[in-house]
Amino acid sequence: MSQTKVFSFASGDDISRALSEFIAQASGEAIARSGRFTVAFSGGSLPATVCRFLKDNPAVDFAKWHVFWADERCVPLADSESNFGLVESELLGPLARAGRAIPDGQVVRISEALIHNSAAAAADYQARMEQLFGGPLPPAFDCILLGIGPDGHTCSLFPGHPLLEERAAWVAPIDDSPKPPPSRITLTLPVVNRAARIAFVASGAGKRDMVRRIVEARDAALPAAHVAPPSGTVYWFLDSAAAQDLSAATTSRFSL
Ligand SMILES: O=C1O[C@H](COP(=O)(O)O)[C@@H](O)[C@H](O)[C@H]1O
Repeated sequence: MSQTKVFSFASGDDISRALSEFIAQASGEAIARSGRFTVAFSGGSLPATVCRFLKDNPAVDFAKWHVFWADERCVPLADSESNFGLVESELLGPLARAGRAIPDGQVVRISEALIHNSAAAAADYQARMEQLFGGPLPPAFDCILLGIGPDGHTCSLFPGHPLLEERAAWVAPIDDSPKPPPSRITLTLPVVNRAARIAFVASGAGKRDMVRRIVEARDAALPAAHVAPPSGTVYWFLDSAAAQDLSAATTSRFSL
């Protein structure tokens, strides 16, 4: 049975500080248990919020990290639409400049050679995931960091899209994303729902109705409401504007 914990913070800096502590703890526990930390990042507004303090957190052993993307746009890595590019500028670059780089072989980007063929890019991404995690079961990430769109999408899983029913592939192509760019690859629900920890990060009044419909109403029309790992925990890191429509009983004081 999946557990949910919802935290609301007064400011963006407070969310980022809490995420830095939360990820440091998740990373420390995973490394103590298995010698590595497997994490998947979303794009959009999330990397800046997550990495603001994380990149300088001395408690994190970044050399043991294996970094994947929850979804990626089929664009060149240097394109401003690239989700890799956001994590590169908010975390990977600053870490490298500080002499704490995540080894390049442990940063699993979309293959730039395959961006014009999303099916091949997804198959290649899944094969590289399989090299690390093995099979046949879907990988169980230590932590997946998810955003939500104003339509309730998460990863590149959009409302009403057939990919919500995908149960075989770990990574799937999408060529009709309603949010540009249309061509992307995305983790599927069987992978998302095997993670030990999932952290949703959402800020701003524009997301408050969505947050209420997902967290309290569990509105099945919204892809993010399908994130419910049977043996993992879903955490919500919200600012007060995004949490505004939630009842006081839903949120709890942040603690690790
Ligand atoms: O297109 C995408 O959008 C979502 C939400 O982005 P945000 O800017 O509203 O936070 C993001 O989680 C996803 O990774 C991205 O590809």
